[in-house]
Amino acid sequence: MLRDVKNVKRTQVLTMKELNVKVVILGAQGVGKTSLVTRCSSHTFTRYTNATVGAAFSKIVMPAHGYTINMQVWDTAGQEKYRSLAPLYYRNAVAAMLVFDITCASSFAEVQAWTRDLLNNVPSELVLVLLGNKLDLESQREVARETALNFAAQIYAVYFETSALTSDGVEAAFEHIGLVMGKQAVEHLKQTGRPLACVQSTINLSSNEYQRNHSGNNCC
Ligand SMILES: Nc1nc2c(ncn2[C@@H]2O[C@H](COP(=O)(O)OP(=O)(O)OP(=O)(O)O)[C@@H](O)[C@H]2O)c(=O)[nH]1
Repeated sequence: MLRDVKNVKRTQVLTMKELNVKVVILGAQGVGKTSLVTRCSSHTFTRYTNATVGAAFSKIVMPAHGYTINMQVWDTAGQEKYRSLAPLYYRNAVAAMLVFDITCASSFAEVQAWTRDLLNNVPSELVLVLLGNKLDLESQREVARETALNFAAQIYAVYFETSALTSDGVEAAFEHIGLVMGKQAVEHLKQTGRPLACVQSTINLSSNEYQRNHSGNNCC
């Protein structure tokens, strides 16, 4: 009996497949990019945040389609003065989260500009997710859901409305990326007989690193 248990454990270790994926988060200042990552990784929300300087790195781990997806998340600064740095962070990214604030029309215009820059600099197979954040402030909405859905359709993105405050939609958005990547890995293995190469990015280990173990629910 004991031997059987040991064998099962060994099999699980041997069949554990890992996929490192680089995810970049872009959008105007104050739309809630950092808050979304913090909500997903540590289930907390802070009203008073500091503006991101350059970019911040976090790690989010989740299971998907038999893989352990290690998301290397680069949360970029929204301030205009850091905009020229963004290409440094989206190089080699396999997915991008494009964030605007549903209560701020100018942030929607800005996310479209960020998207144009991104798409001019990265391969077209990038997984795109458009996030309309601050859904808890529905009464102050300036960007109609339809308008956002139309833009998402134009760029082949999936649209989520989220609230980092209440956590609505946040896990689903990160989970979507994990599921797409896991599915791609499964299909690649089926078609080629070879595992999908991990997408590695340079990780600054001195920066914040959050990791959730996957004994909890399926996401983040
Ligand atoms: N009501 C509400 N406030 C939010 C939400 N998400 C973020 N905020 C607030 O919006 C402000 C800015 O949030 P950040 O997460 O720092 O925004 P950011 O996009 O990372 O900003 P930069 O680092 O300057 O690019 C903070 O006061 C947050 O508490 C949300 O979903 N609802």
